[in-house]
Amino acid sequence: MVAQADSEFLFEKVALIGVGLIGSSLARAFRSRRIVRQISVSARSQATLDRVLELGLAESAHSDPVKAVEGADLVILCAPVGTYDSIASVIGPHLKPGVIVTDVGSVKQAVIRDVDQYLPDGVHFVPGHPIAGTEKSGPDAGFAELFDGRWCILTPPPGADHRAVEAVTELWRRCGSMVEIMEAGHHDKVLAITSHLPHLIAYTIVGTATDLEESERAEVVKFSAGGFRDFTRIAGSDPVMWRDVFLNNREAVLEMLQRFSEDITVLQRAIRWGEGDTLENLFFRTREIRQGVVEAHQAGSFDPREPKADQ
Ligand SMILES: NC(=O)C1=CN([C@@H]2O[C@H](COP(=O)(O)OP(=O)(O)OC[C@H]3O[C@@H](n4cnc5c(N)ncnc54)[C@H](O)[C@@H]3O)[C@@H](O)[C@H]2O)C=CC1
Ligand SMILES: O=C(O)C(=O)Cc1ccc(O)cc1
Repeated sequence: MVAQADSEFLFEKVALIGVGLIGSSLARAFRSRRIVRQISVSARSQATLDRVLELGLAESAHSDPVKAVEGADLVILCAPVGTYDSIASVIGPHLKPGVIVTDVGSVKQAVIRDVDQYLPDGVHFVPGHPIAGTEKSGPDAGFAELFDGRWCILTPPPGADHRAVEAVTELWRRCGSMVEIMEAGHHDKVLAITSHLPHLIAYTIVGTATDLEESERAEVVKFSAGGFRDFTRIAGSDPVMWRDVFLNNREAVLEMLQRFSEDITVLQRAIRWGEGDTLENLFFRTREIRQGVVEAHQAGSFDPREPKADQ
């Protein structure tokens, strides 16, 4: 499992199932920081497999995930969460006792439900979620520094093997991340408001703008001010990945959406009745939140999407 003190590698062979933005960023970090000795990957398309080898991201690339996990002491699921059930059902019978299985999925309760059922006794499942990403996808989009100074949340089920949890924690630390352990249901609620709902709002507002009459739509693109541009970045995120996030964190997202609808109705009324204080009070509060977010990120690492704290 974990390498001996005299070996520099944490794992001997890691299998990445799915090698897009996150999988390829992990492969790059593993290589440049000498975290694992050997990487095998599995992807569905031949084009991705060829590209991964061309980029030098793995020693071997297979369309069959069973081949990729052969001899691996760590398996990381890096595909959209809707695929985890079928991937786990295929690789499950081929995993040897002692192997650690982890993942990077943006939701955690559904992942545990879908994966755990196929893992044989003695295989250790340590679900994970790096809170780091971009709107881009595919193996060319990844970079080794993606996880630097970012949180990675682990949601080990009760009774999880503590040495496996430690090994996955160490893996993320070596990738540059700070690690927090959290209960899966709590993770899904927190991420529903901090990540999933913001993406839903971005998809909605860009969709609404797209549905405007032809003349107005042209102006939207031409005069895109900061606000709309920022939304289009988020709304450019991978459609399949995000479809799977919403379908697999249904309850928490619907609950946050309900709260959001109530709050936006309050603002709607304030605008209608000219209640400037209501608007101003909220905007002052949110500006403080923004300042805190920028400072927290700057304490971690440089993020090209974030301006300097005093901007
Ligand atoms: N994009 C982001 O910013 C973040 C994504 N995540 C999570 O990471 C996972 C991967 O996301 P990305 O790397 O962004 O997506 P991506 O779209 O860049 O890569 C996903 C890869 O999985 C492959 N794939 C799809 N179905 C597969 C299957 N059945 N078997 C093997 N490979 C398959 C795709 O061909 C693609 O290469 C998702 O579960 C997502 O929720 C987590 C944190 C951030
Ligand atoms: O690009 C952005 O702004 C993101 O929010 C990236 C991201 C997407 C999904 C996650 O589960 C975590 C991070």
